[in-house]
Amino acid sequence: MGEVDPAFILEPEHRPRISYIEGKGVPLIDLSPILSSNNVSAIEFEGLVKEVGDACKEWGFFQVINHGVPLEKREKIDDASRKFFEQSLEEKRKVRRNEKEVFGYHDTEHTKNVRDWKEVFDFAIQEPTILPASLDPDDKEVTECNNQCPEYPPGLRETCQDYGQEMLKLSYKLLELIALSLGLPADRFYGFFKDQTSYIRLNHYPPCPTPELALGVGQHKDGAVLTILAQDDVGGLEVKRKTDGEWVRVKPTPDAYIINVGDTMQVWSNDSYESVEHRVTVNSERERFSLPFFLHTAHYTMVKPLEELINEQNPAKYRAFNWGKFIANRKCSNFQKLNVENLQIYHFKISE
Ligand SMILES: O=C(O)CCC(=O)C(=O)O
Ligand SMILES: [Fe+2]
Repeated sequence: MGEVDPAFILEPEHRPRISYIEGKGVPLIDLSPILSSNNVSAIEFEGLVKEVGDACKEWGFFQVINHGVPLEKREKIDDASRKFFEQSLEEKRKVRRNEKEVFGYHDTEHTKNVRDWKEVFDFAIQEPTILPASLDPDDKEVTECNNQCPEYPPGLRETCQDYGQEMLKLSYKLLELIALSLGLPADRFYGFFKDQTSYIRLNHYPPCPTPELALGVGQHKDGAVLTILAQDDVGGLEVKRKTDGEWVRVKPTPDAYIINVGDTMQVWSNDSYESVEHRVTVNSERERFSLPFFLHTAHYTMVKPLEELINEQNPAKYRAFNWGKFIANRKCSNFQKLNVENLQIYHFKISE
């Protein structure tokens, strides 16, 4: 990645500023009231539900501490990720993603048709993961996708599986809090995750000689229900603040996870909660590692506003869409430079 290929260069209006605003305001939420060993008062619990609801509404992003994920599990996957990316390109490309194998290594990802300054390794939570065979909305055929596992570092598969289980446990806790904050039963979202298409991504952002012209990940929204992200101490994640549209940096906080509302949750909540744009800046000195977990429903889920949240005064703002076809469409545009805009939830918006 030494030389700057024009495919990485952003249009001037999308280039990052070299100075940045530190994340004043991205809420930091202490989840200790729901750690199983704690006795929590009703007031404390209601306070936490409100805090989560307010963060989803006002920011679409928050950080959590005292989340119950053992630090050793995070350190273990972080270490495995560093070892994997340290290898030669030739080794890494042995587990390369392609049109058939959708999980694995990838070093030419595009966000909104500009190449990202990063390399990734994707690992599915469910094996096999069932996905649509094609983008064609009328084609009902599906394919079984498995993980590709590198020889090195040994045990990467088990490390990822183990970490994945921790991510699911934290997801369910967060989904309960979010459901309650929307006035729904705590278990309202549970039914969506049989046959889920969730995955863990290992991200590596090498130092970039021209950080003012390129991005590690261009500005985008996650399609997920939720994303749970671990970032290292380098920093670079920026969130578009809802109040004024400024790009604000999410300050690295030791052992915290960054949570963001994805497009699926935005649609389910009928726009009460919003999936917010974010991006990753790179720098010329230090490489950066991050570990997002994308919580996704089954491919056959028809994503639409929840019945309980719509009525005559507040009608559905979206038409139902098929999750599998939506994600397949996104993945396809991440693969190569296309001359069309990639699929977004507003394409399913019902005009008012
Ligand atoms: O690396 C990060 O901090 C965020 C990455 C991200 O937004 C993504 O992979 O969707
Ligand atoms: Fe993202």
